[in-house]
Amino acid sequence: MEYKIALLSGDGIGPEVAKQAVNVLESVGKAFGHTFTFEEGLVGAIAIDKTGNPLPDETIKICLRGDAVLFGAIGDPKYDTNPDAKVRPEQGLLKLRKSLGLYTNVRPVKAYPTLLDKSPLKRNRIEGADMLIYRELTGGIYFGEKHLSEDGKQASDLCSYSEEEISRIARMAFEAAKLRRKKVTLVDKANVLETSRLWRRVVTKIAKEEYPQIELDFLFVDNAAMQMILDPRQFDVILTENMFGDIISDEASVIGGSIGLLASASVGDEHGLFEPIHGSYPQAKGKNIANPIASILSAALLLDYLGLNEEGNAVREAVDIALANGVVTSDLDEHSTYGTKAVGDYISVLIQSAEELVVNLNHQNISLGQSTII
Ligand SMILES: NC(=O)c1ccc[n+]([C@@H]2O[C@H](COP(=O)([O-])OP(=O)(O)OC[C@H]3O[C@@H](n4cnc5c(N)ncnc54)[C@H](O)[C@@H]3O)[C@@H](O)[C@H]2O)c1
Ligand SMILES: CC(C)[C@H](C(=O)O)[C@@H](O)C(=O)O
Ligand SMILES: [Mg+2]
Repeated sequence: MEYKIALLSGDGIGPEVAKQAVNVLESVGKAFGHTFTFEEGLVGAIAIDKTGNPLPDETIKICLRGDAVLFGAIGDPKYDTNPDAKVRPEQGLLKLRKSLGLYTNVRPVKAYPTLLDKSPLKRNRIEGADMLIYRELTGGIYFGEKHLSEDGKQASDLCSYSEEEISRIARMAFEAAKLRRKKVTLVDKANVLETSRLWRRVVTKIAKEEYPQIELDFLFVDNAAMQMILDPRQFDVILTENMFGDIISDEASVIGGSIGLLASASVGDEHGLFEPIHGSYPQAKGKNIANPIASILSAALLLDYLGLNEEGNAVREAVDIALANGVVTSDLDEHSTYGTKAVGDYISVLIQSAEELVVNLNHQNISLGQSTII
């Protein structure tokens, strides 16, 4: 089969890590007899530099005509340090999520058996941790009305959610839990926020009426932040709103040992975008030190989204082998001599001999509406 991928590499380490994901997809193509073609689009700071717009219309068109979007990262220190900038790289990513209707962001988190001693958390607390974070992606405080008073002394960001925005991601989270350990934890701040109380009412009703076999429990986000590092094994599927999901998923990356391992799938009813959860890590730009695995595992989720589950599994299996053999960047091993490219090449070469890879069927299924992500 032939697949058209929109490639939005972005800023900082984005192009370096996305390149490794592209190489991996090309290896998958060779090993399994598919053709992946890539159409590149501008996004983020580089798009502002070249066009004045962090998400040019042409980029949206490229995404709309692709079968899926592979995204690197965006962001640049010249904007991070300037609160007065009116046009910002992040606006490009947020507008893209909204334009493509990507309301559900899935962030798989696990403790890799071969990396248990790489996490700053104690081995006996993280061993066996395996969760999916379902983060709402197109609503909440990120997208509410913003206001800055004329004298610049008062500002507000509105947090708003509708029943529909909550129920559509909630059903996806419950479907995912059905294929796993059958538990959903709703993370909110219902002791303070009206939006969180709406989340509780809507999610509780769906659980009772449609998913009686799934255990639903609740945690306030402050407690959830503590439980995440105190006892991460208690979590199966976490369901949460946009900003809480952003924060607890970076925290959760400590369990695996590095944020450079955490991939994500952003999906809606019609489109899918796949990106690492980390940012443009500007300090590492051009140094060949960034971990490419988050990007490569995002490509694996993209393969699942296209219905290529065996291919996705082959990528995950190759990543597991690289990790087990110590072929990792310096974020996971300070003495490592492997750079971004070497880790990517190692994984690509393994995939090209895919028939020798024992495809590990223990990888968990993640249900995403019509498609199944493993
Ligand atoms: N989806 C995105 O594109 C995205 C996500 C988060 C942040 N950002 C943007 O990125 C810029 C930098 O933000 P930040 O420093 O807060 O977050 P960041 O994720 O870029 O980096 C934070 C830290 O995580 C580690 N890290 C991140 N990616 C890594 C990788 N691949 N390999 C090894 N270590 C890695 C590094 O220690 C780094 O200092 C900002 O402009 C921010 O807005 C973009
Ligand atoms: C860059 C930023 C807009 C983005 C977010 O907050 O969603 C990032 O932190 C992420 O996690 O993808
Ligand atoms: Mg984030």
